[in-house]
Order: sequence, then structure tokens, then C-alpha cells
Amino acid sequence: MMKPHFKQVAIVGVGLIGGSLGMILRRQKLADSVVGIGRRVENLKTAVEVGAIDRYVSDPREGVEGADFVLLATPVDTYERHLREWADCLQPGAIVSDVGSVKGDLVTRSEALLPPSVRFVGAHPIAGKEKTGVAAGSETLFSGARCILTPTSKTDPEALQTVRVLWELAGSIVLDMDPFLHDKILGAVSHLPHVAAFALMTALADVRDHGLPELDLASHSGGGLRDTTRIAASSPEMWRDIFLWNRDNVVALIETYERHLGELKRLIAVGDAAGIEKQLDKAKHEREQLTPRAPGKS
Ligand SMILES: NC(=O)c1ccc[n+]([C@@H]2O[C@H](COP(=O)([O-])OP(=O)(O)OC[C@H]3O[C@@H](n4cnc5c(N)ncnc54)[C@H](O)[C@@H]3O)[C@@H](O)[C@H]2O)c1
Ligand SMILES: O=C(O)C(=O)C[C@]1(C(=O)O)C=C[C@@H](O)C=C1
Repeated sequence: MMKPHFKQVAIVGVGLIGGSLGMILRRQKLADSVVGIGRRVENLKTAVEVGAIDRYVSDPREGVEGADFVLLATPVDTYERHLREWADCLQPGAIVSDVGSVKGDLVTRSEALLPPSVRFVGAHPIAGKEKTGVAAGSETLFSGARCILTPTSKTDPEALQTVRVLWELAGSIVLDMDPFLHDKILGAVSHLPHVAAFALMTALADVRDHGLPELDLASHSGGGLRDTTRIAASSPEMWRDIFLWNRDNVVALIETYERHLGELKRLIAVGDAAGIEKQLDKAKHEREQLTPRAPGKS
């Protein structure tokens, strides 16, 4: 495995994920310099302090101009605006990659917005947490986790290999997948669970606010509520974009989920003990097939 070496890496959105990859690039000396591009100077200063970037620029065009590797690590709906702002000043042969939780149309749109001489490689590390911002980042965030690359017929094989090795150096287990299949699968294992967690928290707030003021979610709950809803504390901005960019899959998955909720509701309402147990047995069996990951890995 040949270690990649970049002259200049530009990270657009130096948050939890972009910042963590920046720490890895710097620690492993995979780039002469790592430049941050972002919205808030305060955050970019923190990114320098925690070792995620060497410096930051206020003009994104200046940051990507000299870069041979550009990483998009902002909420996915911002990609188009970013690419339109600076795609024309990318150098020929530069690699543009991302970490977005959605692929499908997002990959097609991103490829279309780049000059033909620039090489796009879609990537999605399946690791993260409910916290946002570079201060929550770490060099070990991706180790032992999967990272899905989503090559298309337009993907340059050499660029794909460079991005593959980069994620392997981050400690990830890298696999390739069609971008649209990615969205069906991640819709199921990641996006629907987030829908369920968000809706569960708003449902409980509704119960408290409309008829049960004594309900104190923090002090009356045990591990059950905390285990099922940790991810409801995730970034609303990021998840809004994920749901909308994977809209058709997410809506279809919610409908399936509603069917199962409806069936469980019906079984409980009619007092069908055997029916309830059968549904829970199936759920328990499926849950037990989820092999545990090392602590801190998602
Ligand atoms: N959090 C996770 O678990 C996780 C896991 C894998 C992939 N992702 C993907 O990674 C990307 C970043 O998520 P994150 O968890 O690092 O979030 P984050 O909020 O920690 O970081 C996002 C960064 O982008 C910046 N940003 C937001 N909008 C911007 C804009 N318009 N212009 C410039 N900068 C902007 C924010 O200020 C922040 O620094 C998202 O696309 C998300 O889908 C997240
Ligand atoms: O562990 C968490 O908090 C996560 O939500 C991480 C998680 C997920 O597993 O769904 C969230 C979004 C990503 O795109 C990848 C990973």
C-alpha cells in the first residue's frame, strides 16, 4: 500500500468528521499543509488548536486553488453551492472527495459540477457520533469502522485507489458500493433509526406538554430511553439535509416502519399476547445478530 502524499489538502467544513480526518492527515504527515475552509473563524481557530488543520483561509477559492486534494465535509445540501463557488479554480488532476451520509444523486450532481480534469470520489465513513464540531473529533474516530466508497463510470481508478488508501490509513475497512444502493442500505441502517429517535423524543415531549406535566424525561428515565434516543441529539442541520437528499428511500422506509408500529399497536390493543411475543421474538433475534463494535465506534 503506497502512502499518498498531498501538497495541499483543503477541508471544507472542519467539523467532527472533516476535523478528524484533518488530524489523521497531519499526524501521519500525509500532506505538506492542511487548509481549513469554513463559516466561523472561532471554529477554525479551534481546529488549528486541536491539530486538525495547519491554517485557515477566509476566501474558499484561495484555499482550493493550490490543493491537490479537497474534502467536502459540510452538510450535504451545501455541496452544490460550494462547488459552484470554487470548482473553476481547482487545478487539473485534483481529487475532490467527500464524507456525506448520502450518495446517489449527490454524487452525480457533484461530478457534473466539476471540470472534466478534476477527479471526484464519493466516500462515506460509517462512524460518527451525536456531537458536532471539531472539538469532538479524534484521530481514532474511524478506526475499525467501515468506509464506503461509491465509484461511478466516471471515477478515475487512480483517484479511487488514493482515497481507498487514505481511509485505510485512517484505520477503516473500506468497501465499494453503487451510490444508489448505498442510499437504500444506509437509509435502512442509519437514516430510519434517526427518524425513529427524533420522533420518539418529540412524542415524549408532546406527552409531557399535553397532559402529563409531572413527566420529567431526565430524572424518570433509565437506560431504555437513553439507549434508544442517543442519536436524537445529533445535528438537526445535518439530518435535515440527509432526509431530504434521500427522500424517496426514507419515506418508503418510514412507511414500512409505520406498518410494524401499527401491527404492534393492533396486537397490544386487542390483547394478542402470542402475537406480541412473536413480533418481539423476531426483533430480539435480529438485534442479537448485530455484532458489538469496540466502544466509541458506530
Ligand atoms: N456525524 C456523523 O455521525 C457523520 C458520520 C459520517 C458522515 N457524516 C457527514 O459528514 C458531514 C459533516 O458532518 P459532521 O458530523 O462533521 O458535522 P459538524 O457540524 O461537526 O461539521 C460540519 C462543519 O461544516 C460547517 N458548515 C456547515 N455549513 C457550512 C457552510 N454552508 N459553509 C461552510 N461550512 C459549513 C460547520 O460550521 C461545521 O464546521 C455531513 O455531510 C454528514 O452527513 C457525519
Ligand atoms: O453513532 C452515531 O451517533 C451515528 O449516528 C453515526 C452514523 C450512524 O451510524 O448512523 C450517522 C451518520 C453517518 O452517516 C454514519 C454513522
